[in-house]
Amino acid sequence: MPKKTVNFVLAILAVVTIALAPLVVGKMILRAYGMRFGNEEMRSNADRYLVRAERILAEAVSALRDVDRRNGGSCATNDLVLLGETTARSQFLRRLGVVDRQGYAMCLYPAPAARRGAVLPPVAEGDRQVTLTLLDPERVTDAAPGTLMVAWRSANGARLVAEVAAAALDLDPGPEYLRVVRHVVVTIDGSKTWVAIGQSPSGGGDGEMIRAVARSATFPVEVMVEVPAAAVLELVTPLEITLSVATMAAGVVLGGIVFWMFFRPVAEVDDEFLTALQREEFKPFYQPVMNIDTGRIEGCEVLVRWVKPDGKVVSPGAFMTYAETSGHVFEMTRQLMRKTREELGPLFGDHPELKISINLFAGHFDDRRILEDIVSIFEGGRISYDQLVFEVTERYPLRDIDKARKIIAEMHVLGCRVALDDTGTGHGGLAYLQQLGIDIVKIDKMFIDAMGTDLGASTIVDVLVELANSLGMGIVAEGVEREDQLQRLREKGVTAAQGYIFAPPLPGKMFIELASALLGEGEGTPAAEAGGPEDRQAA
Ligand SMILES: Nc1nc2c(ncn2[C@@H]2O[C@@H]3COP(=O)(O)O[C@H]4[C@@H](O)[C@H](n5cnc6c(=O)[nH]c(N)nc65)O[C@@H]4COP(=O)(O)O[C@H]3[C@H]2O)c(=O)[nH]1
Repeated sequence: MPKKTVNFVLAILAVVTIALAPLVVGKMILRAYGMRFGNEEMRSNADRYLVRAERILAEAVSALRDVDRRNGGSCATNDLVLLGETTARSQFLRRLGVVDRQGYAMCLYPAPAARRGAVLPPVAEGDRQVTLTLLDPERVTDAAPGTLMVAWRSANGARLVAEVAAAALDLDPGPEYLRVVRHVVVTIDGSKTWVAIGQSPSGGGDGEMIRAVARSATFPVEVMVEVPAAAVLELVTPLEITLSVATMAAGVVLGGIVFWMFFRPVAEVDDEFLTALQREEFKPFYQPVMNIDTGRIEGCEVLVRWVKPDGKVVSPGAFMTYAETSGHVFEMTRQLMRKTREELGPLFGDHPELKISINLFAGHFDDRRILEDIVSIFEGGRISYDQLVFEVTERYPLRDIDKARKIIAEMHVLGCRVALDDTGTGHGGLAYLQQLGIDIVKIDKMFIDAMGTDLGASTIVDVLVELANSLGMGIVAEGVEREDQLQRLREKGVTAAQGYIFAPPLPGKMFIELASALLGEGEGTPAAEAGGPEDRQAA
């Protein structure tokens, strides 16, 4: 499978993972939130039932204590009136009465339709003052199921009793979703069910339950409320749907970006660029650098051209940024240096006074690899180190000035020199000149163009020339196109220049012919006819 396809599949897998991660994490968070919400809701429900149960029991005990104080457990007619009045005043008590030690009712008021047998167990040793007993409906015919007998032991051994109906605990269940599914059980003495509301959901299935239990500190009463977790989690379903839709949308957008990254034209450029590097389609063109006083050739600047298989020549402006950002520039520069050594070696070997300027980019001054490349290519060859000039552009900042200074120092140790290209146009300015150990200043075409018309540009050229002279640096003017520019440069004391006035960047063979002619070694070639199609047009 092609590497690009493998990378694309990997990237899509990464997108799926990136898109799924928030979905999975989001669902976990929503579930945790739902469960926490459900737990809190159940706890508050259980508390509400317990508070109600305690209130009922407290009211019953208080009523019984009051009756006891006033009649001491008698069933006399007057006392029955007292029982009736107390019952009528209470919101929860259905009936009051007196029960003997054996558990048989001596009187109950209001009187039930019928009663059979004991309503309470016999008094036992160690019984507490207050006992709770579930009334057997068989014993008191009109007692509803779940009727609770609250008994108060009187001083005379009889027990005053209060009947409390289970309906007193029929509370509003709270949120809508709890109405059907909740299950509430109120137990007394730890095991006897007083009230059971709703079906036990656990009986109907084995799904997860949210359960809360509340115990009374005053009475032997316990409340358990439970609900299926699924019922609570339904509350977060709309949020889950929103999350899923958002995640899908994010996944589609991310997938689109990945697709675009892999299949946008630049990917083709990358393949094309690599193929071009493999086929060595990046060729050095050479632009002569002339001594404008003597007319002698001083050397050349190497300028890359992409010569495509169909003969089309592409200028560096179209691909240098990509070459630099992709890192292909390192291999490209190696190829250019090798080709330069091959093409110019014989001529430059015979003329050691000629110099070759080679463009490097900011990244080259961040990495000692460039020094290894220079040595491996030029060591022992016909072009000596002191014929080499490496150009560092001021247009783009150097990442690590200190490192760049060290690399330049090592170039100096080899015997190479370093030129500052595009001086005055960019970031480093005079600081670069001072800190980097620059040997040659190249004045940008921008200032050469403006020299005749713009006083500022003219002044900058003056300053650069003066500075270069005082620091013992060489100076080269770039992009000279007209005779008047040459004249001005001469007046300012500039002696070296390059530009279309002499020749555009030329392919190796043409440059060698031109240079040989200028050196008096062969036929000259008119500059305007030289160069590839692009450079000829430019010239
Ligand atoms: N209009 C006009 N232009 C002139 C004249 N004389 C020279 N030029 C052009 O001016 C540019 C001078 O090169 P540069 O400032 O180093 O600027 C270079 C340099 O920064 C970069 N470059 C070129 N070759 C390489 C290379 O091999 N490596 C690196 N890292 N950068 C390179 O690309 C830039 C552009 O290169 P080119 O397109 O070859 O453009 C070259 C050259 O063809 C003239 O009289 N008139």
